[in-house]
Order: sequence, then structure tokens, then C-alpha cells
Amino acid sequence: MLQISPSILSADFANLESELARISTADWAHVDVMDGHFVPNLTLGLPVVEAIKAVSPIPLDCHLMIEDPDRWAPQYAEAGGSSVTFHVEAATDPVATARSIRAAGARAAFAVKPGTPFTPYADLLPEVDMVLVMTVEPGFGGQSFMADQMAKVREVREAVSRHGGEIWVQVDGGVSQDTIGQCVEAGADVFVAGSAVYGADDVPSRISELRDLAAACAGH
Ligand SMILES: O=C(CO)[C@H](O)[C@H](O)COP(=O)(O)O
Ligand SMILES: [Co+2]
Repeated sequence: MLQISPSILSADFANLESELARISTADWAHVDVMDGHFVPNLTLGLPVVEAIKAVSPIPLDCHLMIEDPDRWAPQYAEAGGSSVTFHVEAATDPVATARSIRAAGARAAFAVKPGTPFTPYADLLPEVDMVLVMTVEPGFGGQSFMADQMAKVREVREAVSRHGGEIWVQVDGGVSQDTIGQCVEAGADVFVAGSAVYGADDVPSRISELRDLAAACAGH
């Protein structure tokens, strides 16, 4: 199943309830948590996740770009994240972190930055429900898509297929009408798009357009 996860990083932070209502036809609301340390930007934390969980029409896909995810990740699951993704570059014990997310009732995922290879983390697949391949340097919305990450997406898809089970492959950063096709061809099935969705005049139409383009590329 192909899924669209619009990033609220590009939404109006003064009106998050109505901004979430605008993406109600998407599968997930992607929530970028940045701590000003792991990445040079600061966004939102647990109290905001708790608040938007109460008003969101769709489940929250929390992408933690923070230090010490071992400590914080399960709290994002408890606060209302239905999926919680941590960066392997920041985790001390990724197995324990993934297990603590699942124990708190959420889907667990790990993310790799553009410069981080997947292979050393392939052994984590039994512990997670999704792998996020970043297609920009984490920290900011509106950056250019890094097509050179498609080789890594292919590698993750092959490893996931060999492993079996239902592990999703997510791409995040610069995903748009122009780039979603190559993500599908490389094997991604969950597409995060911030500026491409919230920058559109008609947000629900843009979500449908992305979905249709992805389905067409997948040959559905
Ligand atoms: O994790 C992120 C940045 O670190 C965001 O999810 C991502 O950048 C989405 O924004 P855009 O689609 O505009 O690139
Ligand atoms: Co993100």
C-alpha cells in the first residue's frame, strides 16, 4: 500500500488544528520534532504532540531529529505518536529504543541521514516497522531532493523483501510531483511531503495528485 504523510513543518504553526484538517485525506500527519542539537533547528516537543493528537483526524507519524532518542522516543509514543522514528546516528541502543517504542504501542522506525549507510543497521529490521531514508539533510523543509539516495532506498527495499513481513520504506525531503516517481521506482511506499503539500493552493488535490502519481509509477 502506498501512503502519503504530509509534513506539518510547512503548516501554519499558529493554526495547527485547521492545518491538520486540511490534510485529512492523507494517511498520516508527519510531525518533525527538532531539538536544536541533533539538527540546527528547533520545532516542537511532547506538549504540542499531545495537543495535536487530540484534534488530528489522522494518525501522527513522529520523526524525531533529537539527541538521546533512547530516553525520549517512548514518550512520543505515549503522547500520541502512532509511528515514532528515531535517528540511528543519535541512538546509543537502537534495539532497546525500538523495543520501547513498540512496548508503548506505536510502530517503531529508524532513520538514516544522507551520509549514513544502511548496511550496518540491517540487523535492526526485526525490531522495526519502517525504515526512513532521508532525501535531504535533516533540519529544514523546502530543500532540494537528493536523487543519489535512491540507491539506498533500493538497498533497503531489497533487504526488507529478503527479511519478509510488513516493513515500510519511507522517504522524506524534497518529495514532490516531480520526484515521487523515482521514489516509487526505487521501492519506497511511504512519502513525506511538506512544502509540496502545504505550498499548494488546493491541499487535498495535491494529496490526490501525489497518490495518483505514485500509484501510476507502481503500475496500479
Ligand atoms: O524531516 C524533514 C526535514 O528534516 C521534513 O519532514 C522534510 O524536509 C519535509 O519537508 P519538504 O517536503 O519541504 O522537504
Ligand atoms: Co521529517
